[in-house]
Amino acid sequence: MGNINPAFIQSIEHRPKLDFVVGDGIPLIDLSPLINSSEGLSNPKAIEGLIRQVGDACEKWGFFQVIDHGVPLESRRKIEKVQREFFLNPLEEKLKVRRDLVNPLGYYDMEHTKNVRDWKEVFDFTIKEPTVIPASHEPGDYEVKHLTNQWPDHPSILREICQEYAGEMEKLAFKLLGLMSLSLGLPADRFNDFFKDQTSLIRLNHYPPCPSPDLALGVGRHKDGGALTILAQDDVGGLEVKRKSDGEWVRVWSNEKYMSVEHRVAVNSERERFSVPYFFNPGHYVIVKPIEELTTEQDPPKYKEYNWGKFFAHRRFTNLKRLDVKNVQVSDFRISE
Ligand SMILES: O=C(O)CCC(=O)C(=O)O
Ligand SMILES: [Fe+2]
Repeated sequence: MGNINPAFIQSIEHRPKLDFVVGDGIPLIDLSPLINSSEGLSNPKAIEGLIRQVGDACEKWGFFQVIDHGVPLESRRKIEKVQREFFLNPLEEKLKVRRDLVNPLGYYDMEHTKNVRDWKEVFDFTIKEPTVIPASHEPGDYEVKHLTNQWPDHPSILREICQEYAGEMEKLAFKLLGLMSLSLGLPADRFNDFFKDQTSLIRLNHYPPCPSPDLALGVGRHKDGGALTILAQDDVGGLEVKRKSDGEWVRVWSNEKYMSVEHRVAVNSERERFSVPYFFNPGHYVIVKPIEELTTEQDPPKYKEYNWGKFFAHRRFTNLKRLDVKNVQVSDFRISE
């Protein structure tokens, strides 16, 4: 066993099992009925089966794999290539685009999840330039700030390839959002307005080989706080999802019908791993609360409303280092029974 910095060591109950089980029955959804249809989401009758599959997967898992999703393989290949090239840069080159308290976008290798350091390095960029978010998470502060991406000099093509990939992901995200909305019995575009000034973010992840994969995690257990996350990964493996959990953001909109799944990333001592999550997030001014159509007198709202931007700003600025307090969670807004 190698010696690793204690900052990476998970408490015993959160350490990964090295004799992990390969997920059985994870929903696999073929999007071709939607991709190949000329009517798209406008004729729900024609894609009824698909809508049901999405609804079932959201309800039972909060997680599913999609195939025939319409994102060109070429886009995926290109981003994978530049992602590797970027992380091969010497550290001083990567630090030129380092994320800090002023700009939370760019390169970072000290992220903490639940106050334990993750065995990874990341590069973050937003898909809208600039992206507007609150200047602070303080409730009374109405000032906003404009985030701008920091692009590295090497590889110089990174920016163009990332922007092209972002465009493809955005199209897919709206399709999935539409399917989710239809599966809740709502119009396909019910949630679209919330994303007009989206604060969506793409992350390039690199998990180097780890000498102690039994003690550390690539990403500690967490739930993504946005509307949905679309993840592309290589063939190394390591993502683990908890089958049913107490969920996050979509759950709030759907008043707990759909739940965000708890997940984490295990690392291994032999192979490095690369992944690219796209976090589909609404505009900073969006007030998140259970959608009226999904609440009734018998099934009243289970969450207090909250401002997405404040939540986002809080999360972005509290995972830079180890803190003595826990960072904000959607469950903090749950109305107790
Ligand atoms: O790399 C992965 O498989 C997932 C990463 C993740 O969960 C995250 O960045 O939120
Ligand atoms: Fe995640």
